[in-house]
Amino acid sequence: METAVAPVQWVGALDRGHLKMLDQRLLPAEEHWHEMSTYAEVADGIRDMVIRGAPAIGIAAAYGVALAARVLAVEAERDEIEEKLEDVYDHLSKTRPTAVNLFWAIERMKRTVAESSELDAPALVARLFEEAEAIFTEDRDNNLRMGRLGADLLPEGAKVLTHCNTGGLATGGYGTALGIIRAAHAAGKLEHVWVDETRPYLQGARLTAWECMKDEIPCTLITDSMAAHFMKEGEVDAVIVGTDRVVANGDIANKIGTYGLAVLCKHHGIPFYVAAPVSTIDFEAQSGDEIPIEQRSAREVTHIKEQAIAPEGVQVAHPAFDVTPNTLVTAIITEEGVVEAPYRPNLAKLRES
Ligand SMILES: CSC[C@@H](O)[C@@H](O)C(=O)COP(=O)(O)O
Repeated sequence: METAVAPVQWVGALDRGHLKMLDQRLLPAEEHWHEMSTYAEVADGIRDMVIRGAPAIGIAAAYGVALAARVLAVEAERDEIEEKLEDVYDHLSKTRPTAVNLFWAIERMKRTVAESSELDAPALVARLFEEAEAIFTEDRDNNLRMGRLGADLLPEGAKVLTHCNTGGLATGGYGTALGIIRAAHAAGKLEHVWVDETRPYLQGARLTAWECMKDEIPCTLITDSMAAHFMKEGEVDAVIVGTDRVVANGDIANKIGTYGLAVLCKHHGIPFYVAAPVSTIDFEAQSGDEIPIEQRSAREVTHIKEQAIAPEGVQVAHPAFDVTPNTLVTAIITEEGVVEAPYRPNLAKLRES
């Protein structure tokens, strides 16, 4: 199966339409499409986790820039639009700090504006929507390519563990790590997928389990603390995760708990694969120490929905991501090929390609 739910939809004509995002805060209980017609609404949607997952955040931000230009074009001339868009880039950039796709997509939209100096205001708006659409569809194509490359690495009858949600919901519509799992399933190679991230945000439980069940991929939900047990029992052949940022030396940031899984893989001799489109590689940052780690609210740890699960007033830490050092990464699967150590020179080749 090559289709999976895509988290963003454009509805209607360019001059009157609006963007819809599947509200991931409500899944799996409710499939509600959240409508937006301004960049500020898109920024709120990213900040509040209506949409999440590194590539999906980038796609949403690109549409946010196009929506802003559409509103500005009602009154402003082209040069004025270009100037006013600076505030829009800034606003969207401040929504979430860790996923580099956000900044990559904003830069790409900025470049598109700069390279379209001959266009008048309405033509510029159309060009920006076209670019946002290209970012969206390219991401999906890249996922399909990563899926095929990643599935080739797995043994027949593979039992795979994945963390957080990296599927259609988190991307342009197929998935990074979950795309590889989808491709392995389609090729008849996958026996089973262990799904985790059950705390603090439950993306495995709420989102990955939902996607797997929709596509009839055989899966078992486990809590994060069960991973070591199933590895020891010989029930895990590979761990595949996505990432919010790969840096030049091959360190990777992903949902909190990923680092622990990589350490467990090392102990048990299990390959630890990372799936990342090239848009998730930050070639400027030299090591994982330079990755900004988002600190999220205490309430997401002390509460599940509205239910308190901890004493009121308890001190809480909530880093949303952790960094896995390159020494624990077996390979990084990109749409351009499978990259292995030494990561610095091998990743640099992708920048040149
Ligand atoms: C789809 S790429 C992988 C990541 O974006 C994913 O694993 C992840 O950590 C998402 O975090 P989130 O906080 O849900 O945006």
